[in-house]
Amino acid sequence: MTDNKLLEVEHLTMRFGGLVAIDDLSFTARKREITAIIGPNGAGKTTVFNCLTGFYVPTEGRLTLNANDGPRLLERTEGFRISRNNGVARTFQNIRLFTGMTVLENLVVAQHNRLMDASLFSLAGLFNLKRYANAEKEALERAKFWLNKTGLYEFADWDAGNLAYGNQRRLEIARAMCVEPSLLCLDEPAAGLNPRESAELNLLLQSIRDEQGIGLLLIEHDMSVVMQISDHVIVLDYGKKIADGNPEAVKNDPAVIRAYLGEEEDDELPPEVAQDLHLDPKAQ
Ligand SMILES: Nc1ncnc2c1ncn2[C@@H]1O[C@H](COP(=O)(O)OP(=O)(O)OP(=O)(O)O)[C@@H](O)[C@H]1O
Repeated sequence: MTDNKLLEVEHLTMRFGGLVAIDDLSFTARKREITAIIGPNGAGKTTVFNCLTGFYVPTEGRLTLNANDGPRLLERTEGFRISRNNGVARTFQNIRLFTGMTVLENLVVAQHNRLMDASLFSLAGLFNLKRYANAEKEALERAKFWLNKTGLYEFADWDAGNLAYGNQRRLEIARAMCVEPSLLCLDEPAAGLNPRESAELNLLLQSIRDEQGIGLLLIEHDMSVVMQISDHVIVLDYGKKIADGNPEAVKNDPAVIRAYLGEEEDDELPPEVAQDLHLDPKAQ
């Protein structure tokens, strides 16, 4: 394991009134690694993402992103600045695209901040053709790169809302990558995908890790995705971390098996979870 720590979460706690959604959570995510956060429904996975990306201000704790130009404390950054200034991008559990815009437009709009910087936030800047035109050209090149990478080039002029579901999922990833993040947070990217699409997603995420050199943080219920592509798995249950390690160690951890099984002795693991955890469902 390398020491290239990208994200350090220390003692993160998030309370909603009397409900403790995240309870004193600490973990590290590294560059060039895929870190998965798994756990039963309501374990607090999305709340972690919401704290990292500025949707929620944590009740307690420190979230340090070691950006190229030094450490940034995310919990002290205004929500809307987190993606713009700190290089954290995310996708959503329920796809959120600009459905009335074309696929290409979705990717260019994602680069709005960079284009506005090039315009110097003024009409004069906008018409200072060279600077703005160069930025626009780069934005289009970047969009084309990610269209190719995600297999969406032939759909560039389609309205995003008309894409098949699996392609919409890939467009969300392409859009997030167009902001050139250092940390990409993916909330259930395999949800609703068929096995072929899921296998393609695995290859895409691995190539982003290997070729772009960024860190990926993944929430996923599909254990075949988690176990095949994660370098590091964190397991939450009722807001607490119950396991943290490589996929092999985590899937054999009795606390993890118990969390998925529940307390009732008669409960059975869903067959696909049992299979991925390499358990005999009949033995449960
Ligand atoms: N804005 C909120 N207000 C009140 N409670 C909330 C809020 N957001 C989340 N919670 C609660 O916090 C707990 C954790 O929710 P969260 O959505 O983070 O879980 P999750 O692990 O992502 O679940 P799932 O796998 O079902 O998406 C749940 O009990 C949820 O009801």
